[in-house]
Amino acid sequence: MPAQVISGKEVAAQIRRELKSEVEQLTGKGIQPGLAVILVGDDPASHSYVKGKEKASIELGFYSEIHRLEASVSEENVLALISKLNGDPKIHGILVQLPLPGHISEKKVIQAINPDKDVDGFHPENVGNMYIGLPAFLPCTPHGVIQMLKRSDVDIKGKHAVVLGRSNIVGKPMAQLLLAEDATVTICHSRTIDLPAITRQADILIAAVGKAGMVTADMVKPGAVVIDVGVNRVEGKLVGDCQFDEVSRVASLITPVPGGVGPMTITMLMYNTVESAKRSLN
Ligand SMILES: Nc1nc(=O)c2c([nH]1)NC[C@@H]1CN(c3ccc(C(=O)N[C@@H](CCC(=O)O)C(=O)O)cc3)C=[N+]21
Repeated sequence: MPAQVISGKEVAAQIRRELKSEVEQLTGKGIQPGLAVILVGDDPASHSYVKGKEKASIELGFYSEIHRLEASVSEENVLALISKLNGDPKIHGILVQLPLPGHISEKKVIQAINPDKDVDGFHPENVGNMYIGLPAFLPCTPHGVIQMLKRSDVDIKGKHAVVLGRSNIVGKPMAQLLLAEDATVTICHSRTIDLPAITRQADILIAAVGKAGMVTADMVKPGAVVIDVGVNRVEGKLVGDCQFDEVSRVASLITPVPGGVGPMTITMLMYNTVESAKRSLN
């Protein structure tokens, strides 16, 4: 039997409905969640993601600001803008779209964001709090994956989850959030010896390497749940890290690309911004 496809679009729409009613309540109390996005340069993919974020903000009734800066902007000016947004009471969330041009330090920029407005969950304070299980803004992509699993009734507890990829924004926090759900977690990556032998042990396989179609059917245990986090552009088309057709003949559940994890990422950004606005009530 071919795998059932988990629609990220549908799960995202469900969460957005929940958020919308929270936004209405907050706005009624005089707090409209506000999100500021900073976009540096003219990378077409980044512009397209930022458009998606703007669309979702408007749909949910947020106050939204997009700051489009030229690729040649100085680091000092970006830091000054962040400092201004840190002090702006209309703004509950600040997101600096990555990657940044080479002359601007991502580390400095991320650390300049007030951790209470760091809705990406990239600031070391949020990363550290997430790691030890204290309240924190959770990074949007791995948090979105957890939400997809839970809302599709996937039992995580005690299962062997294998995370393929070890980036700071997906692989590492993904492993930590799965561990917090009582999974048994293995992280593997491009240097792992005999990768298929490891990925075949996965009850839940998270593909987050950023290599188009590298996960093939022989790497997947029959009946596994496969979450494809890949966003690769091949000849202008968006494709995931999995060979969808062959893997879906082996897996029990699978996420598509597009229409899988991507819409969840944006939704969890909205979720964090609402959380931040709620905190400002107290
Ligand atoms: N500070 C920062 N935070 C991010 O969260 C961040 C970032 N920088 N830089 C780039 C990556 C990538 N990312 C995506 C978000 C949504 C889709 C998405 O919605 N994709 C749609 C398709 C969109 C399309 O076709 O272009 C889908 O998969 O269905 C994809 C990718 C967020 N990122």
